[in-house]
Amino acid sequence: MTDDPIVDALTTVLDDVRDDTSGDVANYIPELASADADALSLVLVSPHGGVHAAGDAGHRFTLQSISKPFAFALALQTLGRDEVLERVGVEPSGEPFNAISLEPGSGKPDNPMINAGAIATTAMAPGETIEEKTSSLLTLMSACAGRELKVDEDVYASESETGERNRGIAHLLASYRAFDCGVDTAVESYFRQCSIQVDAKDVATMAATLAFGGRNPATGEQVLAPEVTRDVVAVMSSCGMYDASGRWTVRVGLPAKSGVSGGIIAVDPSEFGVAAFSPRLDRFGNSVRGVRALEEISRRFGLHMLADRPETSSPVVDVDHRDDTTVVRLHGHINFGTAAQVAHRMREEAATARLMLDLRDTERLDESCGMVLRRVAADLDASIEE
Ligand SMILES: NC(=O)CC[C@H](N)C(=O)O
Repeated sequence: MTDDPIVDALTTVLDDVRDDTSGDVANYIPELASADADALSLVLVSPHGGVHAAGDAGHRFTLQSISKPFAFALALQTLGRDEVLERVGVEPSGEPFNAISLEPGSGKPDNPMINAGAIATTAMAPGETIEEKTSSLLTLMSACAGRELKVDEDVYASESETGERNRGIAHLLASYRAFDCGVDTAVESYFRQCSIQVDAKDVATMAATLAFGGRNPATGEQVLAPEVTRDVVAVMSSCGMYDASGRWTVRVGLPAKSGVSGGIIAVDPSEFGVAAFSPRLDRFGNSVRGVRALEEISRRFGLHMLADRPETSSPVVDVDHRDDTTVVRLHGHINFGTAAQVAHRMREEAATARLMLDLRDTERLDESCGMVLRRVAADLDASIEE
């Protein structure tokens, strides 16, 4: 037991999956084969940047495909959505991460979360040379992690030496004029981006930056625009786990991204970012114990993004019956669901008294929800204090 109940909950999950030694460490990149197969960690970063770490959270590994959403984000932030989506799709491929997944005719990669699409988005990073592109990718990812990240040169050398398949994909992309830079610049920058060294705390903070609209909750820096972040998380939700993305959505239901070194990040928008690390992989290239741990967290805490989330707190903070007037005071964020609740309550109260709706304590009132409430108030002849 620690003095942090979240860490205790994460530790219990790790204890439950620890004995599962199924799967194999990736070895097609020779340097990855030397990973400590038993390393295991789970880290959650909460809204105020609190880091809740369980297991070997300081153990270093390389980003591998976890870098892909961030390279996509940089491309979107640099060129804008229209230009990026002209060159790379956002459709699940249903194929392995290293598939030669290019749309017939256009040569457009299916999505930026598999190698073909990622090489194309990496090529869009600002800069002309491998060094410049790597540096702009490192700057962005460091800002998301909240510390200065570096390339693991041994992993990079190993990837580059054995990267003929990715080079092949890059040549095919070039034949469709998918990027403005040379093949070498695109593919070597991609290898360097995959070889950025991190630990589970770094990637959990990167996930949290995506969870909080592009704002790193630990440093407070707005690293990515909210609309860029939303596009990235949207694509993660359908394509982040390669050809296991469908089953992941059914079983875990959080936008996520995995990498062959054994890391997985998952995002619960506005709630937290979480990362699991364990190097043994299943046949899809996803961490066996990482998938299990995140599945457990989602199940135990009821986090599936598509699950019915019963109303936890009412927006009605107070109903004051004064003489002939009833004042309904609201607080917090009024969204579609809560506006519907309020409208119902207003109709009930209006049956017995003149009604006044006090909105002065609401933190956020979505425009269309404000319109709904004003319409209901007009129908009931109620007054509004805003
Ligand atoms: N799925 C992955 O993590 C793949 C990344 C790896 N660098 C590759 O391109 O093969």
